[in-house]
Amino acid sequence: MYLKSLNLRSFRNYRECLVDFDAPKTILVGNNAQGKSNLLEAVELLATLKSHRAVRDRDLVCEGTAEGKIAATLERANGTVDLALTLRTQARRTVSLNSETLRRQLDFLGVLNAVQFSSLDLDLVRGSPEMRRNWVDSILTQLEPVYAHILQQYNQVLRQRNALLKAFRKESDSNNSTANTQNSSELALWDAQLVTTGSRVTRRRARVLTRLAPLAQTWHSSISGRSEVLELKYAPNISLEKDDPEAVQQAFLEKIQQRRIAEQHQGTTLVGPHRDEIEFTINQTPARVYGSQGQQRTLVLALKLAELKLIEEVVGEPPLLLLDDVLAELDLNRQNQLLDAIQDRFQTLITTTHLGSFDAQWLDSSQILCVEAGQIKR
Ligand SMILES: Nc1ncnc2c1ncn2[C@@H]1O[C@H](COP(=O)(O)OP(=O)(O)OP(=O)(O)O)[C@@H](O)[C@H]1O
Repeated sequence: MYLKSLNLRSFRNYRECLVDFDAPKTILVGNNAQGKSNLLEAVELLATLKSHRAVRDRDLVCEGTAEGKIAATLERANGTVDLALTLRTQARRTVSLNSETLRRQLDFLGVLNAVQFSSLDLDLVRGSPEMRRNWVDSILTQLEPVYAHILQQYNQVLRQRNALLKAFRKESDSNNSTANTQNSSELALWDAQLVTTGSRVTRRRARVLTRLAPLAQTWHSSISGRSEVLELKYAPNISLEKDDPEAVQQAFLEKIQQRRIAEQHQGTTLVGPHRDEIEFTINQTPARVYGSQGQQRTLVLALKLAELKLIEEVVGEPPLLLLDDVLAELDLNRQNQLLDAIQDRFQTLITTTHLGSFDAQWLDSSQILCVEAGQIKR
């Protein structure tokens, strides 16, 4: 797929800006805080309807304005699509495809696919398990947009069950036996919903990691000069012996029953995919604890390349690659591996504060745009 143009109106520090992309690689160069990452963030929003930097739409809309818009024209194998996302400070966002407003945001997902690689991703190995879960979830959302809905349902059930457990704890402290009995039967209903929605999440995460692991392993071996073996393992919070809905639900329910007293004592849900982990080991040693910075960078690079390949395999077209200030963090060998892997096949948008670290051949074949205070200059 190929992003032909991007139009930002009252988005972050852009008042009005139109960019035409005329090469497979675009380098956005500029000093700090000029709007380079904001531009990549706009593309990320079109791909996932999420930003890894902002939670609230009002932070995305240009200060002093009520509404911001990101619009793009994308060429896909089966034709050209116009995408638009309108963000509002006081109301819900809306999305449109080919100028037609969509009723369900879900239908917007999966049109533009992109892999984001920023310096924040370098924390994927050492950061919290939540980071790794978010990473897998964002891949799943692109591969199978309905996953966004599944995850949302699970999180809703989780919040409600947590509220109930909290209330349960308060009432059991006050020894109110009628309320306790009522709460128990209500809790059983939420257990069932947690199990149904949670099993969907668990099974999908397991499936995607099974496909991603060999790809990441191959890239990792190649980048490390075949000296290291990466293992990527899903460690779900509930036992998962086979990909069978009933077996997974049964295991989930059993674990809830085992942890019943602890959950009531702590007033929170202790069982479910919100407590999953994804483990990385290098030569059978946990990368998180023992990996050097260089090894961790190799690992994250391998994960990102695997992500590109998997999306390409499943979607049938190469996704975009967004490299946010990350090339400078990689040494020459890793940079070259990355550049060799993407060649001209994956349209790539790269931000940087200086062009010095780029290979001359790369510069020649790239479109270079200067970003200054929310404006783009050639
Ligand atoms: N909602 C907003 N309205 C107006 N300006 C904003 C808004 N959100 C962020 N900005 C401005 O955007 C700029 C940050 O841009 P961005 O994060 O793209 O930086 P950058 O060019 O990538 O630089 P760096 O190399 O530091 O990452 C800051 O000047 C910030 O004040």
